[in-house]
Amino acid sequence: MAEKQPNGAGLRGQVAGKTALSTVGKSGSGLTYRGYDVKDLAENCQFEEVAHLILKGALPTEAELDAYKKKLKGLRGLPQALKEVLERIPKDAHPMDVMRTGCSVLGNLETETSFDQQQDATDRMLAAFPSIICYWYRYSHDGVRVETETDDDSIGAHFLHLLRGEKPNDLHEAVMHVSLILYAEHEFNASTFTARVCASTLSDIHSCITGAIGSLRGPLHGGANEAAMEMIENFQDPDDAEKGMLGMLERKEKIMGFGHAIYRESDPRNAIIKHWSEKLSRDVNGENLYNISVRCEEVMWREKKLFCNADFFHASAYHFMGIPTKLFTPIFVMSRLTGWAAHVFEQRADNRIIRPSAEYTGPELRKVTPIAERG
Ligand SMILES: CC(=O)SCCNC(=O)CCNC(=O)[C@H](O)C(C)(C)COP(=O)(O)OP(=O)(O)OC[C@H]1O[C@@H](n2cnc3c(N)ncnc32)[C@H](O)[C@@H]1OP(=O)(O)O
Ligand SMILES: O=C([O-])CC(=O)C(=O)O
Repeated sequence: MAEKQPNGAGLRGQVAGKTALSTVGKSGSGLTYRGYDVKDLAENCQFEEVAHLILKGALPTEAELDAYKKKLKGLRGLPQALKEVLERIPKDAHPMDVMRTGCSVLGNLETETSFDQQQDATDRMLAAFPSIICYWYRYSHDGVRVETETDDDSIGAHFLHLLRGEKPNDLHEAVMHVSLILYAEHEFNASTFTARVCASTLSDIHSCITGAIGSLRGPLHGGANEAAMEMIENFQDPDDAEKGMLGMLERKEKIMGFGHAIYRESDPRNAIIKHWSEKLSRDVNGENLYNISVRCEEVMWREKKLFCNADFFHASAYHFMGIPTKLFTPIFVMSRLTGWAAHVFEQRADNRIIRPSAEYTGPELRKVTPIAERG
């Protein structure tokens, strides 16, 4: 895609603060977390190591990782009052609304009363978010009250175990690690900026995260993985996908899972999740859906020079793991929580309330007409 000239719309190109957490597109297409390339992290780390890196500043030693996982495992149970709220949310609710409510209720029951508690409050949310979404999902869809205190080694395995009622295989657990690492942090994206704005008022961390979940929900941000799935599953085969995509482009429709506000040529997360999507497709005879996705990628690049962002191949990857489409974006929440919280910590450590100015475009100063004379 040609180099764009930022014109101020969407605050594009404007520096809105400092961060030591990540760089996005710094050398054209890269992504780093605290100086580590995301590819390196995805190849060599588990998600809990990356969460430790993002939240505490360094990759853990083996002893630190064991201690961190043990702590998180011990925080998977949900308070009775939260379970009762989840049981009242209907089956057809949007799972991101469930996440938002679950986070907010947790903030009522286990309020962060001092910033000294920010790390513990975040660890609690990291451990509890998979429990929240799966407790609601299994109760509303299957009538089952799941026991959320599993002994699974990782957050990803805990999620899949609760969802399916059995422990995942090694491949699925590995893909969850990769996926959660890829989604963990991304500088001043819309949901993270939401969290930082909220933090800048010195609000509590549950309010910051609840607001961020609301921002992530939209199809222009985290919701794109679900929208991409809805599109690709309607195509019969790659040729049908090509025809469908060309029609959408002709009608000037936005195609979810493509394009990016910062990256210009590629999203470095795409090649990584695409590789795992292909691997998973072979496992479940999903080659047709994978080939459809590849054709969509080719058509968008050929026609528009638009590339797949992190969301596009996540759709097929999650689908091949049997994850219901409506739970795709909540997985993003379970991961991005690390980035959001670290940004809240950073904002709090060097705070000034975020309060930009607006260019006024309304009427000139005028007098109130008495009500009887209006109309
Ligand atoms: C994890 C994430 O959140 S990644 C983002 C997930 N979101 C999506 O996949 C939604 C689809 N993509 C989009 O809507 C956009 O590409 C965004 C929101 C990601 C970025 O928005 P912007 O920075 O405003 O896009 P950008 O300035 O690069 O757009 C350039 C042109 O390409 C078009 N374009 C960008 N993305 C797409 C797309 N996915 N489908 C069709 N056209 C597109 C724009 O409409 C614009 O056209 P115009 O110049 O005629 O107005
Ligand atoms: O940075 C953005 O604008 C969106 C994105 O890719 C992310 O949040 O992961």
